[in-house]
Amino acid sequence: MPPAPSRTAVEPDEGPSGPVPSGDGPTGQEDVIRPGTVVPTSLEALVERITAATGEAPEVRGEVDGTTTGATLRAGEVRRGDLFAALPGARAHGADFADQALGRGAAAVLTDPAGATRPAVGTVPVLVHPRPREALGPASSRIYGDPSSHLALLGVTGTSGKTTTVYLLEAALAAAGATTGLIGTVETRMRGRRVPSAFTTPEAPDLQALLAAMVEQDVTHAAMEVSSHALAQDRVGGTAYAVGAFTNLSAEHLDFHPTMEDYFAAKARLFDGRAQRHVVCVDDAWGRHLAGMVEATTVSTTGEADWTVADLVAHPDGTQSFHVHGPDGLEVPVELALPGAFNVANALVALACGHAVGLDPVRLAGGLATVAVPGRMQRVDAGQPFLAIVDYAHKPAAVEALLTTLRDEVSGRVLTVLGCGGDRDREKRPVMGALAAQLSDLVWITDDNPRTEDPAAIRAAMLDGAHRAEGARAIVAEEGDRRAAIRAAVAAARAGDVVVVAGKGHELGQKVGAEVVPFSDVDELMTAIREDPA
Ligand SMILES: CC(=O)N[C@H]1[C@@H](OP(=O)(O)OP(=O)(O)OC[C@H]2O[C@@H](n3ccc(=O)[nH]c3=O)[C@H](O)[C@@H]2O)O[C@H](CO)[C@@H](O)[C@@H]1O[C@H](C)C(=O)N[C@@H](C)C(=O)N[C@H](CCC(=O)O)C(=O)O
Ligand SMILES: Nc1ncnc2c1ncn2[C@@H]1O[C@H](COP(=O)(O)OP(=O)(O)OP(=O)(O)O)[C@@H](O)[C@H]1O
Ligand SMILES: N[C@H](CCC[C@H](N)C(=O)O)C(=O)O
Ligand SMILES: [Mg+2]
Repeated sequence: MPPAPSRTAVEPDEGPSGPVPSGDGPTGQEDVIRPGTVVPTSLEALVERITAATGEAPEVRGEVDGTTTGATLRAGEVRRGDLFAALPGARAHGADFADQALGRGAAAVLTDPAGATRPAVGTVPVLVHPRPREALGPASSRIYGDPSSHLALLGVTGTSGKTTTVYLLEAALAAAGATTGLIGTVETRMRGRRVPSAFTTPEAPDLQALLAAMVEQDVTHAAMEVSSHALAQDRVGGTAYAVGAFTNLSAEHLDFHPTMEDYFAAKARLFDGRAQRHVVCVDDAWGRHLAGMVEATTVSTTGEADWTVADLVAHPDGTQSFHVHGPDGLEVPVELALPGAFNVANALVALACGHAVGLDPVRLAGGLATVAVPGRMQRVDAGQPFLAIVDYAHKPAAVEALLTTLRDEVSGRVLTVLGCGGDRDREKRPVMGALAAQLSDLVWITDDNPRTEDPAAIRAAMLDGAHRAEGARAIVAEEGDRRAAIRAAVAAARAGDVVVVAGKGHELGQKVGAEVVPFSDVDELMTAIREDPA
C-alpha cells in the first residue's frame, strides 16, 4: 500500500499564491513522516477542552453530536471528518474557503463570529470562539491524544540560536540514551527519517500530528524550536513542555511585532506556566530580565549563572574545547565542533536543558563533539587555501556574531556575500549593511529571497546602511545576482582569507515573486571554488 499523503510534509508558506516550503531539507532527500493517529473526538469533548483551555466556551451552532477525525486550517487539505479551523488572517479569512473545506468533507468548523456569518459555514456544526487560534491548539492536542504529555518536549525560543541549539540538544539527548525527535526551521526528524519544514514552528494541527507520530515511534525526548510567530499566534497552544529555554533577544521581525517589548512578550509566553522547567541564557539584558520574572536555571558564557564555561580553547580547525561548570559542583569537559562564543552559549543551553530532564551531563556532553548543523557555520571544503563558510545569519545580531567570530578565526581578510529577504522586517536592512561594511574587508551586497519586493530597493537600503556606517572599513560592491556575487568573492579570495555567504544557510531555493528558483549557497560556493580554487 502506498504511504498515506502526509499533510505535515508540505504546507503553504506564502499563503494563497501556492506552496513554497521555506525550510528545504539540507540534503534534498525527503522521507515520509505520517501524521500520528487521531483519536475520533466528539464535538462535545472539543467544546469541553476548548472551554477549559481558553476560559471561554465556544458558542455551538447546529448539532453538537458530531465527531471529528482530524483538524486543519488549510481548506485545500481538509479530509473527510476533519475539523476545519476557518481563521481570520492578514491576507484572507479562512471562512472564505469554507466551500472548499466542506466540499472535501469537513465535519465541523471552528471560527470567529465574523467567519460564522459566511453562508457556507453554517451547513455543518460550527464552534464560534472569539479567539479561534487560541482554541485550535487545545482542540488539535485533544484530537491527537495529547501527545506532548507522552514524551518529554523541550522547547527553545530566542532570536538567534534556536536551530543550532535543537540540533545540539538532539545529539546530546541521544548520547544520554534518549530516543529523539526534532522539529525546527530546517526539518522534522525522528527515528532517522526527516521531512523538510515549511515553518520553524508548525501550525497547531500539524505540530500535534508530528508529536503524535513521535509518540507512536516511541520517541522519548523531542527538541523543538518555538518561534515568536508561533507563540503570538498560539500555534503551540495545548502543548506541554518539560523544559522551555531562551537563548537571546535582538532586533528582528519588527514587521510583525510592533516593538521589542512586544517581541519579548511573545517569547516570554513560553515561560507562562506551560513548561515544567526553564533554562535561560542571561548573556543579554532580555535574558536577565526573563530570569528575573520566572524561576529558571541560568546559563552564561560571560557572567554569573548556574551553568558557566571555563578553560575555553578555540582550535584552528573551528572546533572548541571547554569545561562547563554546573549546579552542585558539576564539571563537564566539552568538545564542540562549531566555532564562536555564541555556539558555546548554544551548547550550554542544550546541556542545561538535558540536565533539566534528569539526564547525565557527561553523557549529554559526549553527544556534542560531532554535531554539524545544516547551513549554520557550514564549511565548504574543496581543498582551497581559504576558508569558505555558509551561514544562516539574516538578522543584525547574527551577522555581528558571525563576522566577529570569523575575523578572530582567520589571519587574512573577511569577504562577505550578504542580502536581505523581501516581505520581512525592513528596519534590519541598513543595519545589516552597516555591520557587513564594518566587520568585513570586501562585501558584495546581493539578493536573498526578494519575494514580492523590488530586489534593487532592498539592496539600496543595505547599501545606504553600509555607506553611512561609522568606521566602515570594507570595499562594498553591489551584485544582485547571488551566483555572480559568490563567484566574485571566490575569485577575490587569497590564501588565509574567509569567504562567507550569509543569509540563506540550508535553503534550497530563492523566492522571486511567486516562483522558487532552485538555489543552494553550499552548491554554488562549492562550484565556484572548484572552478577557481585560487
Ligand atoms: C505572519 C505569519 O506568520 N502569518 C501566517 C498566518 O497567516 P495569517 O494568519 O495572516 O493567514 P492568511 O494567510 O491571511 O490566511 C487566513 C486563513 O485562511 C486559510 N487559507 C488561506 C488561503 C487558502 O487558499 N486556503 C486557506 O484555507 C489559511 O490557512 C489561514 O488559516 O497563517 C498562515 C497559515 O498557516 C501562514 O501561511 C502565515 O505564514 C506566513 C506566510 C509566513 O511567512 N510566516 C513566517 C514569517 C513565519 O511564521 N515564521 C516563523 C518564524 C521565523 C523565524 O524563526 O525567524 C515560523 O515559525 O516559521
Ligand atoms: N546564540 C547566538 N547568538 C547570536 N547569533 C547566533 C547564535 N546562534 C547562532 N547565531 C547566528 O544566527 C544564525 C541563525 O542561527 P540559528 O539558525 O541557530 O538560529 P534560529 O534562532 O533558529 O534562527 P531562525 O529564527 O532564523 O530560524 C546562525 O547562522 C549564526 O550566524
Ligand atoms: N524564518 C525566517 C527566515 C529568513 C531567511 C532569509 N533567507 C529571508 O528570506 O529573509 C523568516 O521567515 O523571516
Ligand atoms: Mg531556526
